[in-house]
Amino acid sequence: MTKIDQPNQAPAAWTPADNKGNPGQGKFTARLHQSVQAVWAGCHEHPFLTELRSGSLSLDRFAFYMKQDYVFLKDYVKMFALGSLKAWDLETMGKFADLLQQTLNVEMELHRQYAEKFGITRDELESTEPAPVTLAYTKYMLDAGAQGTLGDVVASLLPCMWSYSEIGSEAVRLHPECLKHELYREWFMMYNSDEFRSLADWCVQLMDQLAEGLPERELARLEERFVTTSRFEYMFWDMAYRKAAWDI
Ligand SMILES: Cc1ncc(C[n+]2csc(CCO)c2C)c(N)n1
Repeated sequence: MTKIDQPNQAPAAWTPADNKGNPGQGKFTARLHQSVQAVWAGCHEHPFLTELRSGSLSLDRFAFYMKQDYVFLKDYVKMFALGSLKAWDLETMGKFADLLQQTLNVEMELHRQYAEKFGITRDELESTEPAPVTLAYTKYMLDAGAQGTLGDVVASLLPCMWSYSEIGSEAVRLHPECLKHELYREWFMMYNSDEFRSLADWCVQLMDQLAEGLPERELARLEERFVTTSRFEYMFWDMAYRKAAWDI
């Protein structure tokens, strides 16, 4: 069938994002979700996460993850500062400022307390050197944000929020045994919380608002940001499983 013979396709009917982290159909975030389907499926099925869910993940692998995640968070919160800097309206500026304060002063303290349960001291966390994947991920993201618009900031930080929300809620829904491990259950509870889900939903909706009316060239750039940080999310799991530090 030639192109001209094809019936006009009605645009997908718009449906709002639900509160389970699913984008509305016909929205830019539906396109984004589609473009990383294989990458996110790879994350869900990576041995780091399958073993974390079953409780068989070794503590040294999880400790490596916790230490790298702390280094990651130190740079990730700067994306919220960039969000506040690049936003044009007070509401969005305020929301990013709140996120920065909450993550930096509350969540990172929770991270330090949680790490102590694995025998990781505060000094050890503070002196952790970023491994190659952590460094590449955070520096890519900060560069994309610094060079770009608020759309670039949000597209780059979104996989972190959205994929973790999906990982947390799917784990508890499909593998409730993940809540049995005395130490790992806290991790699943955190990422399956309503609070975390609504944060991810807010980011998804902001991405859709920012994408509205943009030319395809810009949408393609935002999609590339989103796909790249999604690939880094996969690599982060893989790095932690292999405990991949510098070789030399
Ligand atoms: C590699 C990596 N990617 C995503 C997250 C999840 N995460 C980190 S900060 C933040 C927002 C504020 O809570 C979220 C969702 C993580 N911890 N580590």
